[in-house]
Amino acid sequence: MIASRQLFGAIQRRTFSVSARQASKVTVLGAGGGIGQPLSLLMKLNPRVTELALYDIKGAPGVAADVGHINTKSNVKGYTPEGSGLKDALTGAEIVLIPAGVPRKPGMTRDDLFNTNASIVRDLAKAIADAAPDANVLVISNPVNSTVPICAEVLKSKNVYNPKRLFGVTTLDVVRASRFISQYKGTDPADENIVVIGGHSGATIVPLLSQSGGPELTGKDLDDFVYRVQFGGDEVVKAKDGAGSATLSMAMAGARFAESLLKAAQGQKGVVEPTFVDSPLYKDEGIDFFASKVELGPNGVEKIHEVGKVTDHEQKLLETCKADLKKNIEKGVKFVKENP
Ligand SMILES: NC(=O)c1ccc[n+]([C@@H]2O[C@H](COP(=O)([O-])OP(=O)(O)OC[C@H]3O[C@@H](n4cnc5c(N)ncnc54)[C@H](O)[C@@H]3O)[C@@H](O)[C@H]2O)c1
Ligand SMILES: O=C(O)C[C@H](O)C(=O)O
Repeated sequence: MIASRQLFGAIQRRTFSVSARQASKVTVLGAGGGIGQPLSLLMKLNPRVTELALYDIKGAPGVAADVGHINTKSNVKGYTPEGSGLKDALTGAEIVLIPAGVPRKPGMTRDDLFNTNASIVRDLAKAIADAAPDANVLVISNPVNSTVPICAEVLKSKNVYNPKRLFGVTTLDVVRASRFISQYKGTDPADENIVVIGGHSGATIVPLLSQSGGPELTGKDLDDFVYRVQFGGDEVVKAKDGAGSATLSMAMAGARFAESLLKAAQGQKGVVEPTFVDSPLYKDEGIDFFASKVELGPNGVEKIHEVGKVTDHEQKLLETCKADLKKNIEKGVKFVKENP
């Protein structure tokens, strides 16, 4: 037992020293915001990151100066829209995280953010196409079901679209699902790995409890669990009472997804995260993007897993999801076509 722990420690140290030798620039667009600040902090704490570029239309230099005093090796720089700020922040980036845009207030749906956030994400995607066409782009800005297709359309229009490198970050749904189920079952959430598929808003969020390998919930318990995962964001919006939506849990989720990509880029095999990507799973039904388990690798998406066996109840949730998702995706595509 002790020998195997020592061996594991040695492997960890070796893995760490190998990965720490590689250069990984991470850029955060919207770094001055509620998500951007703690996300920047978490990326500064990640030893795989060698350079951290923090951009916002306001406040990024301050966040960079603050985070930059933390005694980890990465260099941190803040950028403003002045001059070539956005271009410089993006040039050479391996990962671009986008939490730029407005959050919900009570009574709003994520789709209500479309009018403001669509053009913010479109313009940032244009800058990415020009300055960092090979980067992995991680879209956090809502409505994710539409902002990811917006990014894809912009990248396509500039002939640099790589579907393997564009991700809608749905990790918070997975994080919530494992936390909520652990509260029902009295377990450690670290041991709960719930697959969540579909998209990232209300009924498009479909947790597949039947694939979690534990005892199933039924009846009202199951309905309550599914509702809580689908509308967990609303809980936070309501509790913040006009001051925004989830920021801290989202920063953790975004940092987890970025870490998974970095691990995979640095050679670790078997890194799997549910994420909203250009997916073949329901293309024949006109749904070009879908979140399912995705294996990550040095080229981004390595393998998109099938949805697998689901219960009748989950199949019904999936049908509702697909109908909403299709409309959300079409709305994003149409926006770029009409407002290039
Ligand atoms: N994917 C998810 O699971 C998830 C979870 C939580 C929040 N969100 C979304 O993330 C977004 C950000 O939320 P927040 O709470 O951090 O909001 P926030 O208002 O606190 O921060 C947004 C930041 O974006 C900046 N910004 C605006 N336009 C910009 C531009 N053109 N370029 C660069 N920066 C720009 C703002 O200056 C601000 O600092 C929202 O759309 C929210 O709905 C997504
Ligand atoms: O709920 C929101 O508007 C923010 C985010 O999408 C979330 O799930 O917390």
